[in-house]
Amino acid sequence: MASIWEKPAQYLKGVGPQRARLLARLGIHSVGDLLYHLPRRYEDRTLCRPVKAYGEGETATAEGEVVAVQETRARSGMSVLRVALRDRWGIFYAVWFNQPYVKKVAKVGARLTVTGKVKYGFGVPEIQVAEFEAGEGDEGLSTGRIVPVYPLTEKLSQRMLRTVVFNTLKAEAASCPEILPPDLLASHGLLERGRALCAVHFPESMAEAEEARRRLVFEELFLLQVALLRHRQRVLAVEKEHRCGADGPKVRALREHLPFTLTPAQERAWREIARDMESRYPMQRLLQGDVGSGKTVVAALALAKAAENGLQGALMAPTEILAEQHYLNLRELYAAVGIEAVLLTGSTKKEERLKRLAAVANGEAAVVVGTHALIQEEVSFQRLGLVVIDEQHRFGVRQRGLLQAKGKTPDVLVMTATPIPRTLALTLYGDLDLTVIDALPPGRQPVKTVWLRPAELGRVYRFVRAEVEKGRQAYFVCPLIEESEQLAAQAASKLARELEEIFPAFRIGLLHGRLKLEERDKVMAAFRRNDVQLLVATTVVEVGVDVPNATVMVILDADRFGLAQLHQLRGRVGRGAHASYCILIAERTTPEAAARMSALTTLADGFALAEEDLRLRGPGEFFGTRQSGLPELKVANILRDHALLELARTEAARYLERDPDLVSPAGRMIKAELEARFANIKNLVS
Ligand SMILES: Nc1ncnc2c1ncn2[C@@H]1O[C@H](COP(=O)(O)OP(=O)(O)OP(=O)(O)O)[C@@H](O)[C@H]1O
Repeated sequence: MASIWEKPAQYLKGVGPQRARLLARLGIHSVGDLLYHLPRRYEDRTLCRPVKAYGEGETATAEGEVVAVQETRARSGMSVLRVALRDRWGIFYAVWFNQPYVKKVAKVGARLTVTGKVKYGFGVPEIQVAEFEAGEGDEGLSTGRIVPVYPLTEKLSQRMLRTVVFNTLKAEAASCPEILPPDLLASHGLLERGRALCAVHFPESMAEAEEARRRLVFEELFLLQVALLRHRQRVLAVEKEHRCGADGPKVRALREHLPFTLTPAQERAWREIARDMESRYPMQRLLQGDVGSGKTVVAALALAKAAENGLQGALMAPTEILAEQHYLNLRELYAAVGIEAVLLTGSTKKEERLKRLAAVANGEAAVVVGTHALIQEEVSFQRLGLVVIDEQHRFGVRQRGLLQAKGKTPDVLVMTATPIPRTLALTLYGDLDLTVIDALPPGRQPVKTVWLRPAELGRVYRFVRAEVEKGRQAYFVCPLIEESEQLAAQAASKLARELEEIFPAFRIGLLHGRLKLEERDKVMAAFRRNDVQLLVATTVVEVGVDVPNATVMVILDADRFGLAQLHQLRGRVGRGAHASYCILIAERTTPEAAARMSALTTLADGFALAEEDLRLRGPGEFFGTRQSGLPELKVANILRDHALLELARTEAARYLERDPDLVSPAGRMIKAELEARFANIKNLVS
């Protein structure tokens, strides 16, 4: 029998091709999608009180017999239909505006059920009708009960959707097989699946709705954790071809060559990583640390360790600028210890690329730094032993897998500078071990953040001038123009010209994505040397750029950026011992943008900000769902359901101990459900 995820919604009773297209806009393609399209909220429309027991403005539902109908026209021309109804408590009115066709059903003697806000005219309560039902209607689905309210799309009404869901439940819910093991249901008091599906749409009580939802959330998170944990077990089941030995001369020389000693947090991270690299099984680790916490150095050590064990390492970064910066840093660090690094990005010229590809293929290049150019088919390694992925959330789980597949059983280290709340980390990276660098290098001062209006730019310029005169440097980041890097580049050039006039004595650099590689290198190098004092840039400087002498970050039209992005940009300053400043320039715009600005001015810690961002925008937006490789969760809300997520993870691990290959009858059910439901992360679930 086809599962609910395979049966198309189009052939359901009351759907058809046109409505199927509307449903598709809501992401509903199959019967399963429909049944798991949960109500956004509920309205309690049970009939148990007289209308006059409701206060002005409250929403009431009442049923009565029509005793009189009156149609009038307001001065504005609007038609007003006022219908007097009698129920067992007395008379009340129902009012419709501009819906004269209601007359056809609201005839004297007919029975109507109406829902809407209560108003008091001359002491007699009146319901301004939002929804009503006469006679047959939608079988009493929209009134007289706790009514589901769904996320909708244009041209699809609540009533329509309720009817379709109701009919589908009638036909399918009973035959919807249970997919969770019975002992799990029993030990956590979870509803059985068919019942949960019915109750989540048409609950008898709010408590029942909550119970039903809890079951479905648990189910979804449990399945996902089973997938992630199995992926992890599969990777760990195969022993590495080449494991690393204890730290040798290159790693030791590199450590001595560093201009600072590692912080205790970095030491801890490094010990965990080194231990993984020396173990028989491949490392699967997430290295998480706030901006500027010093992750890159730790990655550099790991790559050096691979190199001294005769293995190649690859470092993949999300942008060219970041890849270049990593490359330049590593080249400098490795020059002293004799490790060869090459750079591979989209803009590497053909001839040069071929040369570098050959060096990668024959093993001459010990460390390869690049963008997603690294996962192109033409790139092959001689002995890839370590994969480091920076800023993973820009890549999907799929891309991680592609790079991983270029080696036999490489160690994998994922670095993320965006602090991910633990709950989200579990969902996104449930297959990885977690290492957190939880302290900044010594001597850092929090970046002072202020929000100013464009009219106050004069003050900003005076401040920047004073800082530069003290020997410091500043960034000016141009407004975000998502659609076109060309427009962003133009805006940056224009701003650079304006600043040249305002600050004739300072040198001004310009950095954007449309500059040639050599040009960008020149500008960055000049900025690093303080030959350039003001760097005007697009968001290309968002991640990774590291110039500790820069102390001021001015972000124009800051309201256009997301919170995580603003925090990243701010992270470009405050990387040295000098006091640093982040100045957000924005008009008062939407309340939501204002909330972001205020969060940034009050919160310094990236983790707190990430939680706030998640709260303000929801997890999808936080990363941009499509880019993130985040499996789309239909039911669970990572923020609200974090306790269930932890429980689901524990139970998933416990279940897999019993049935690691999902071969028992219960396991086969789980496997089939996983494959049908999480097709977008196929490489994880199959
Ligand atoms: N232990 C340390 N003591 C002093 N300075 C350090 C230490 N570790 C790193 N740094 C310096 O701190 C700055 C930030 O380090 P790094 O670039 O490694 O951070 P990151 O975590 O990769 O940051 P981001 O995610 O913002 O790119 C660099 O200038 C680096 O040289």
